[in-house]
Amino acid sequence: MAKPRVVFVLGAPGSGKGTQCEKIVQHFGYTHLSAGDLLRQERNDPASEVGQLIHNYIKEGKIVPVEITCGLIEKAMVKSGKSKFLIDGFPRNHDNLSGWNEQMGEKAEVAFVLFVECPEEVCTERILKRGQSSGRTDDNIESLRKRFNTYTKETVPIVRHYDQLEKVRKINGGTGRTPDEVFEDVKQMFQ
Ligand SMILES: Nc1ncnc2c1ncn2[C@@H]1O[C@H](COP(=O)(O)OP(=O)(O)OP(=O)(O)O)[C@@H](O)[C@H]1O
Ligand SMILES: Nc1ccn([C@@H]2O[C@H](COP(=O)(O)O)[C@@H](O)[C@H]2O)c(=O)n1
Ligand SMILES: [Mg+2]
Repeated sequence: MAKPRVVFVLGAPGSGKGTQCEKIVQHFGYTHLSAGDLLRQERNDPASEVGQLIHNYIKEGKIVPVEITCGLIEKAMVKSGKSKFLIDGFPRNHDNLSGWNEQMGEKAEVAFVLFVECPEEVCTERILKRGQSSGRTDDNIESLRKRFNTYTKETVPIVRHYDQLEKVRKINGGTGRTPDEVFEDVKQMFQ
């Protein structure tokens, strides 16, 4: 049987990864797995042994050890029974990347990385607006600064790594562009 096909979706906090993933699911039949959502789900499980650890990492905008995140991703992939995945917000640092390669390198095919570009000030405005109703513990200015710092120091080098492998497909998700306008560009990447 063919290996599952994976598209990683990366971009700054609030760049619109989740928004575009929803549209890709509707148009192209992918299964959307957000690493952040999987971690929040695990954190909210009272029986979880790593719930408190995840809570602390998320609040500090730090990247949870890959053994936890990749374990949750693989479990969700298997449980879905599907074969085309958008993995949103992963790999976010070198630990994520090497952990994925070790655990999933032989089991899945990474087709490309969809990179959503968006200026920090636009992302900040969006996240603070979302924070009024999201209930996310990290949608506040203090956590957000830490998330951006992590993004710049740890995630941007991962995008560069995939760029060197010519696996990055970049879209402009920024200023004055509606989600539908952004999606018009995203579509080209999937057709
Ligand atoms: N092109 C856009 N124009 C205006 N608002 C947008 C656009 N794309 C997404 N948004 C809004 O910005 C907020 C953040 O979007 P989204 O949740 O998709 O980002 P994300 O990259 O998944 O963020 P995070 O990394 O924090 O999970 C949401 O409230 C969403 O509705
Ligand atoms: N690979 C990942 C992805 C996410 N996290 C943690 O979750 C937070 C929220 O992620 P979103 O993609 O939903 O914004 C993020 O700031 C990290 O704390 C992670 O550790 N590893
Ligand atoms: Mg998201």
